[in-house]
Formats: sequence, structure tokens, C-alpha cells
Amino acid sequence: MTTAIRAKICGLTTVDSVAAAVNAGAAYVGFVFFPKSPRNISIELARELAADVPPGVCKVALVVDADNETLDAINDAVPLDMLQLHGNETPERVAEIRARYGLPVMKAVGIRGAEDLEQIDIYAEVADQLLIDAKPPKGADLPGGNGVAFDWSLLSGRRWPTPWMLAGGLTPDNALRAANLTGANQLDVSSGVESAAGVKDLDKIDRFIAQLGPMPPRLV
Ligand SMILES: O=C(O)c1ccccc1NCC(=O)[C@H](O)[C@H](O)COP(=O)(O)O
Repeated sequence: MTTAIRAKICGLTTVDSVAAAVNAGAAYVGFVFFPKSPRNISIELARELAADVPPGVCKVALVVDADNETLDAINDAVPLDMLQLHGNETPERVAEIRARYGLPVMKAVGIRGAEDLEQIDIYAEVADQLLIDAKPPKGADLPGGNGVAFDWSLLSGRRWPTPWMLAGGLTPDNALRAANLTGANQLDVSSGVESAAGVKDLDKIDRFIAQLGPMPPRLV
């Protein structure tokens, strides 16, 4: 594949990891607002980290079934470019959040088997982007960021009108193969560029992005 692939590095918690992602050429940086996550950060820290992100790199806030009060607090304090909804938000709730904040919304869709693919079509109607991720293992504490992949061949040959990114179990060693198999031109990673849960490995961030080709045009 010769087309440049955009990368989203999710779950950044430090100034250094944000700098590593930005300097390596990440198109998106993700901040997690989910207390159970080892990547959860406060609104105050997110505001500080976002201030270091240059124009053109999309700052994404990840929330899970957040109510309006929570979203208002995040949106009022953090200069965001996108909201990522990673819970059981209905299509109606996606549309409501999109209208309320005037921000592009990316809806995560969890895939385990072929029976899950219809969810992509449903959310493609209402979201600005889709994050096609592995469904969490049964009993997992987190709806995402689990480092598990789904069968990428399920996506082979499929196309959607809505921009999408592939996620779930990606690493510096398998990302390019995953992109080639699925046709994804955007990849999202969290635990695959960590040395321990919630601890980003700056070298892995660099290696993940370096293989994806020249830096694509700025997004925002
Ligand atoms: O990363 C988390 O801790 C998290 C917590 C709650 C909901 C979603 C979460 N992550 C979502 C992401 O966008 C991850 O980057 C995506 O699931 C891929 O994760 P990984 O398999 O670890 O690369």
C-alpha cells in the first residue's frame, strides 16, 4: 500500500507522550475520560495536554455513555476537535450530541463476528466517523483499549461512505498488515504502544507511525 495512513494515538496521559505522538506525525490524539481506565485523565490535565497540540492535529475526547453534564464540563474546558463515543450510545444519542456540541462525532462500533457488521451501517448514517474496534472480551472492565483484535478479514472488500478507522489489538508489528487486509486508511492504537497498562512507550509510538508512510495533510 502506498497511500499514507493516518494514525490516532489514544489514551495519552503525559506531556511527553503527546509530544511523541505529535512529533511522529499522529493525525489524532485521544484523551480518555472514563474513571475505570488506566488512561483516564482529569479535565484539568486534558486542558494542559491539549494546549501542547499544534493546529492540524485533531484532539479527540473519548467518553463512555456520558451525560450532558459531563460532556458540558469537558467541552467547556478542553479545546476539542472531536468527540469519540465508546459506550452504548444509540444512534439518536449520537445525533443529539453532534447537534449539541457542534463537533464531529466518532462512534465506536464493536466487532466480534459477522453478525456485528450491520451496526457499522446503522451508525454510518449518524456519525461523522466510525471507529471499528474489537468488542471487549466477555467480563472486561473496559469497552475499549483491551489490546484484542477481531478477524480483520471480516472487513475485506467492504466500503462505507463515512470515514472510519480500524482499532483493536494493533501494534507496530501488525498495523500495516491490518491496513492492507481491511483497506483502512486510518488506524487507532492504545495498548499496542504501551509498556504497561496506561503507560505509553515513546519508541513504540514512533515505530507505529513511522511505518505508515509520509505524513498526510493536516486535518483541522
Ligand atoms: O483505552 C481505554 O482505556 C478505553 C477505555 C474506555 C473506553 C475506550 C477505551 N479505548 C478506546 C480506544 O479508542 C482504543 O484506542 C481502542 O479500543 C484500541 O485499543 P487497543 O486495542 O488497546 O489498541
